[in-house]
Amino acid sequence: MAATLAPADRLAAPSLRIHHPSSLSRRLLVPSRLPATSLFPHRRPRVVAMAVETGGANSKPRVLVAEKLGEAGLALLKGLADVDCSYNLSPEELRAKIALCDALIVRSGTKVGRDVFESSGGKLRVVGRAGVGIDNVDLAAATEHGCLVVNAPTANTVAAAEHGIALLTAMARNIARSDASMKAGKWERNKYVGVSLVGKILAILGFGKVGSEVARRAKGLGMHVIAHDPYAAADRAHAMGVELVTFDEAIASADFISLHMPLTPSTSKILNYEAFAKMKKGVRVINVARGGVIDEEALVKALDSGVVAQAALDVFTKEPPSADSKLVLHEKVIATPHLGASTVEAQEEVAIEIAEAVIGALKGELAATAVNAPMVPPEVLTELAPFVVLAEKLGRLAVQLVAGGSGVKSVKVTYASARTSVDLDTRLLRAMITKGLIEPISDVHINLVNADYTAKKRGIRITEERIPLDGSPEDPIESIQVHIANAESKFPTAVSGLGEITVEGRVKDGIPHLTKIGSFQVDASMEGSLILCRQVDQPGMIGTVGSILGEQNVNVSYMSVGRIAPRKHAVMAIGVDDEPTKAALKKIGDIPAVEEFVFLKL
Ligand SMILES: NC(=O)C1=CN([C@@H]2O[C@H](COP(=O)(O)OP(=O)(O)OC[C@H]3O[C@@H](n4cnc5c(N)ncnc54)[C@H](O)[C@@H]3O)[C@@H](O)[C@H]2O)C=CC1
Ligand SMILES: O=C(O)C(=O)COP(=O)(O)O
Repeated sequence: MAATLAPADRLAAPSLRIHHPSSLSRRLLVPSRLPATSLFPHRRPRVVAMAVETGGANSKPRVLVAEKLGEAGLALLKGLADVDCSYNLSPEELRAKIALCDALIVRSGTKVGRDVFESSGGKLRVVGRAGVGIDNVDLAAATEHGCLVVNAPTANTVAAAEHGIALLTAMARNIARSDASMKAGKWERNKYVGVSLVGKILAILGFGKVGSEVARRAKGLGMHVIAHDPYAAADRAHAMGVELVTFDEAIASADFISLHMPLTPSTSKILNYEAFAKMKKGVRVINVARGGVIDEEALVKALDSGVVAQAALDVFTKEPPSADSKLVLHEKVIATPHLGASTVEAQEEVAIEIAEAVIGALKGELAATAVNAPMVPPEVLTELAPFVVLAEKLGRLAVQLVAGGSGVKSVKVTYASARTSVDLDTRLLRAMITKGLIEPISDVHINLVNADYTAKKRGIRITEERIPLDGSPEDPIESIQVHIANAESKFPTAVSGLGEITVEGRVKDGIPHLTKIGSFQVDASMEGSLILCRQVDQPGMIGTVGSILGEQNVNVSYMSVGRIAPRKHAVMAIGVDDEPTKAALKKIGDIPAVEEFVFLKL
């Protein structure tokens, strides 16, 4: 019978292998003894691989630092990359430069929109936000382009909280205006009478890292602190002596309101006309979050009407605000130019935090501060490492078996495991199966960032289910099965009774093995390439196929035969180190007893 060959040209590219230095203990690596595949953004895989494997001068990645970054961070970056510090770039200049860069580091002053990712032509692999708020980065566009976004979520928390408290106290005691008045030669003691803080109600909107640090400090000033945050844990607030209340309760009872939530579609203009109308007359507002969480026009009106007695603002909808901004010029407003994170200490810390995250990402590691990709703890990654390799190979193998039908539209992954779904994080495995399924048939590089997005965009629905096993074996997973529904196979034996192309694999001694194909049990180590034959179960088959390969100088690494019943049909899996010629493959396919035949690259 005629041999059915996989389209060799499309399947030729092997998975990228990065040999990581084993000393990077803090990092989330696949242990180096394992055949690690690249888990992380590698739209230019060659650059990552060469940088890590050879450290060659010419292969250094290029990092564009578009806003001022602390020296310690720059020094770290320079150890790995060519660093281009170009500040105050226009959008056009940024777009022009980005096509040459593997990574971009920004603070809040650079808009990293879709246009930037599009202009990068796929080269940009990581955007580092040297700070917390990522509202200036188009995350959807980054994800679509497989570009990882990392931030520095903790290094400036205290600085932002301290700035919030500085604004609160400076506003209450008219520090800025009275200082300006003195510098103008005046002595206006009656004009700048302030208000006391002790016993006053401070409502914190957004009880996250900065919000809770502000709360802690405000309590030290004798204020009564309440907070609104729909996602905050009540017991954490309770432990700090902070009462969590509804939004309306918070704004209606507060003497001071301090904003600490991120700018998102649901927090945009959260303080608007309607909200100001519910506030206690004479309330004071502090904003070190983002300008966009306040409707600035409504705030000006509320200041004019006296509903808001004073506002202290570090952030603005448009930065810098226009020179004639009514808000900035308002006599009841004190303003600072987005200085929340700007302390010497915080900037050094932020620079180190972001440099480490960007370097790790450039080396293909999983990032602990990823914003648009799942964070997989190191211990989980270490445990799953061999299954990560298995998952990609099963996906790669399954897709090569597809011949037609509705193509790859509906994929089910089944994990046989004694773990409960809570204890088995399969996101990484799903991403690797997706990588295996899609990369051989397209020019898209899949990573943990864009796996789900790319599958969805290509109309592939991937569902997961678990076969619960008894006991608590050492391995987190006994087997993984990949089923492709409604697809015809070029190796019909791979289609199970349910009409799905089915392959199953297990990890044995750290090596991925193919253990089932359709309904046939096999045992084939998943390395190199694989020839699958279905033949009449008769003596001499192994020898016949073996000698054809031997004639061609193709080294056979293993052979495994599974059969339904003696003298009926058998499936033979032959592992080969080298790719047989087309003539050799045809010879195997032409053996009269061979009923089905396929050559697969793993
Ligand atoms: N002015 C400056 O220089 C700085 C400004 N920031 C801003 O502060 C924000 C907060 O920073 P972190 O505390 O580090 O972030 P975080 O993520 O620890 O806290 C944000 C909190 O806001 C809450 N939240 C989300 N939606 C909310 C809503 N609708 N109502 C009430 N709460 C809501 C979240 O549940 C979370 O607890 C950042 O997103 C950033 O925009 C941060 C650092 C410096
Ligand atoms: O970290 C944040 O969210 C900030 O707002 C700090 O911004 P910056 O890095 O000072 O431009």
